[in-house]
Amino acid sequence: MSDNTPVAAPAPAFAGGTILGYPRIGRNRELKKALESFWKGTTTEADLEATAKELRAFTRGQMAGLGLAKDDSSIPSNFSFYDHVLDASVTFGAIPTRFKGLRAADGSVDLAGYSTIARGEGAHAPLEMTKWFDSNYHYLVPEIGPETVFALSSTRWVDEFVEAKDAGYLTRPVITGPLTYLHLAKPSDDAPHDFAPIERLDDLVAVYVELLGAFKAAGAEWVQIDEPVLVADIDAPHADLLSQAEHVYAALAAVEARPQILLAAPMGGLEDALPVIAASGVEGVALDLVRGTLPTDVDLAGLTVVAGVVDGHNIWRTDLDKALVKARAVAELGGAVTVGTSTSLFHVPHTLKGEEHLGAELLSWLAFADEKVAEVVTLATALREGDDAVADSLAEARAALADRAAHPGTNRADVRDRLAAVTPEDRDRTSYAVRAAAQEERFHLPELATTTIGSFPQTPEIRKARAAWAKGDLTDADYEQAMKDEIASVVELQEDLGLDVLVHGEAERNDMVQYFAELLDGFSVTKNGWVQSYGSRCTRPSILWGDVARPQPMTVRWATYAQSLSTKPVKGMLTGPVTILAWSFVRDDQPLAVTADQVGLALRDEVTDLEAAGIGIIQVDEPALRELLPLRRRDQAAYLEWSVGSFRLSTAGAKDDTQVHTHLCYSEFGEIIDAIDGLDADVTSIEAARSRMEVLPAIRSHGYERQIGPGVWDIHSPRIPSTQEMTELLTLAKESISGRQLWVNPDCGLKTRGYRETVASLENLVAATKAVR
Ligand code: MET
Ligand SMILES: [Zn+2]
Repeated sequence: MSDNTPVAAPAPAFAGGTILGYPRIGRNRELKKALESFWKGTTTEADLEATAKELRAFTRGQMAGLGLAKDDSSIPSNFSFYDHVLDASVTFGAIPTRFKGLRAADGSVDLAGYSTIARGEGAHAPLEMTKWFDSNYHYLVPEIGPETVFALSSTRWVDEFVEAKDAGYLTRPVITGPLTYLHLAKPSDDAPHDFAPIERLDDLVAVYVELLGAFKAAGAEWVQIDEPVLVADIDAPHADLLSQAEHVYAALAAVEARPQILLAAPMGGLEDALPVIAASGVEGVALDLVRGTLPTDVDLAGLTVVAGVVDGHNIWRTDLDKALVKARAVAELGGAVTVGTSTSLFHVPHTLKGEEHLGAELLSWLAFADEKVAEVVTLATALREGDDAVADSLAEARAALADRAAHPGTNRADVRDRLAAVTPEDRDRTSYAVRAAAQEERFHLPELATTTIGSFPQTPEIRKARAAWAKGDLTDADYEQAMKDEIASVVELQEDLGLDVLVHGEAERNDMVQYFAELLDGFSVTKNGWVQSYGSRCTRPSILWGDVARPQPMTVRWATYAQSLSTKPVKGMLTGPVTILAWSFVRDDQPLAVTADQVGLALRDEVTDLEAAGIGIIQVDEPALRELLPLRRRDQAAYLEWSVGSFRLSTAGAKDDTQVHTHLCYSEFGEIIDAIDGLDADVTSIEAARSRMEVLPAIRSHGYERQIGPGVWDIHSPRIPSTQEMTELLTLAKESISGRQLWVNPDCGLKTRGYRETVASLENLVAATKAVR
C-alpha cells in the first residue's frame, strides 16, 4: 500500500483517533489542591466533588476541541480522585477488613473514607503503594483473600459516564482489567500462606459482568479495559496467564447486554497474548506500538485496532511518517485500524502552553498531552484520507525532527569523542580487598559505623529561602549564606549525636535529580510540567534533550564547606546516572545506554573534583536502579549491563582510598543482587526496617564481601523507632552479616521528616549501635 492511499474499509471505531487516557491532575494541579484542602478540612466533600466535576468537563471540552469526536466513544473517561487501582478496589467492594467501618450500608465509601484507605489513619496502615509497571506512577496495592466479598459497590464510574452524556459527550469509560487487578494484588493479611489473589478470578469476573450491564443500561457503547499485565513477564507461569486471558475475555465477550470492549495493553507488546485476545470475541484491541512490535502472523480481521503509535510515556514530538508506516502495517493484518496513544497520557504533563521559556526550538521538538491528542487526530486523518489531507502537519513534524537531529546540542563532538575513547578499564577499580585496606588505613572507622543517607529535613525556612532566591528577592550571596548556615547546623547536630560519617544535608537541593539537571548541559526544566506520582503528589521531571556535559563542579563547594567544619569524614553526595535518567524525560533518539554513559562521565569528573578537594567518601545514589528493569525477562540482562556499566563509569575513577557508597531505596534486593554486586560500591545502603532485615540471609548465602547498611529506621513513617527496636534489628542483621561489614543508617534520606523526629530517632540509632557493638 502506498503511503498516500487511504486505508480502505472496514471502518474502525474511533475513526478520528483516540487516546487511552488523559492526565487527571489538572493543568494547574487543581485536583491536588482540592484534595489537600479537603484533607486539611478547609473545604468540604461537596467542594471537592465540584472541582472534580469542573475538571472532567474541562477535560472533555479540551479533547473535543483538539479534534476527538464527541459522539462515538473516542473520548476516554478516566478520571480518578487518587488512583485508578484504588477506584477498582472501591468499585468491587474489595476493601480490607481494617477499613470495613468506612463502608455505608450499600457498601460504598465516601471521599473521606476513600482518602483514609489511601492514606491510613491511626493504627490502620494505608494500602501499600508501589510502582505501576516500569513507570514513575504509584498505585495502591489491592489486598485480596479467600474471604474478600466482591460486589458492585460504587456507582461512580457509571455516574461519570452519565454526567458526560448529559453534557453531550458519548465517552468511553476506562477500567483496570481483572487480570491486571488480581496479579497486582497481594494476599490479605488473613489469607493462608499459599493463597494467590488470582484464585478469585471467577468471582471477580462476575462483578465485571454486572458492571458491563450497568454501563450498557446507561447507554455506553464502548468500554476500555486496561490489561498491561499482559505485556509483562510476571511471577506466575506465562501459560497460566494466557489461559486466564482466554477464559476471562471469552466470558466477558459472551455477556449479552454489554458495551463493546476495547482491550488496551499499554506498556509493551502483547506478543503471544494477541492471538488469544483477537480470538476472544472482544471488539477492539489497543496496541502499544511504541514499545511493542507487531506480530506478523496474527489475524485481526473483524477487530478495531487502535494503533498506539504516539508515545504516551514520553514527551517527544512524534515522527509522523514512521507512525503512519506502523499504523498501515496493522491494516495488512486485516484489522480496521485507527490511531491512538501507546499508553494513557497521565504519564506526561498537560500542555506546552506556558513553557515558552524553553525556547522555540526545544518547544518544537516536544509534545505534551494536548499536543499528542492533536498528533493522534492528524494521523487518523492521514489514515482515512491520505497524507495529502495533512500535508502541512507532516511537513512541520519533519522539519522539527530534522532540526532536532541536526542541532549542535544533540551532537557534541567533545562529548561523543570522549565517550568513544572509554575503555573497559575505565569502568574498573582495583580489587575490593586492596581498596578496603587502603580505606581502613585512611579512616579507621569503627565496626557498625553510623551514618545517614544524605538529606536532612527540608524545613519551611529552606524552601522559603530558595523561593525568594528564585524570585530575585534574595541575592546569590545571601542564598549561599543561608545554605551554609544550614549546613553548619546540620554538621553540628551530627557531631553532637556522635555519628561517624557525616553529610552536609542537601539543603541546597530542590530535588535530587533536578538539582543536577539544572547544572548540567543537555537538560531543560519546565515551569509547569507536572505529572502525577501518586495521589496528590506530583513531580516535575526535567527534560534530557541533548548531549550531557558538566560545565563546572556541582557539589564541591557545599561538601568542602561541611568538611571544613569537622574532623570526621563528610560524605559527598551525588545522584547516579540511572536515577537521573529514570526521573527525567529522556531523549529517545539514541539508546539509553549512551545517554547514561554521558551522565556517567559528567559524574566521574565530579568525583575527581570532590576527591581533589579532600572528600574521601562519596555516595552515588541509585534508588531507581530497579525501577527501569524491563517488563520482559529476556530484556533484563542487557538493561542491567548498561545500567551497572554507567554507574561504574561514574565511580571507577576513584582512588583506592576513596570509599564509594551507593544507596538503593527498596528491599527487593534479591531480584537484582548480581547487579548490586556488579556496582562494586564499597558500601551499599538499602531499605530494610519495614521488612525486618528479611533480605540479609539471602545476601549472606549469595556471598557478599563488601559492606552493607541495612536501614534500621523506616523514614516513610513519622514514628520514632525506639533504641530497643533498632537494637533488635541490628542483632538480627549481625546474624547474617559480620560487624566488620555492617553499617548503621536509616532506610532513606530525611528530607521529608521534621527535626524533632530526626533528632530523637538518630539518638536512638546511635544508642542502639553502642548496645550492639
Ligand atoms: C530517594 S533516595 C534519596 C537519597 C538522597 N541522598 C537523600 O538522602 O535524600
Ligand atoms: Zn532512598
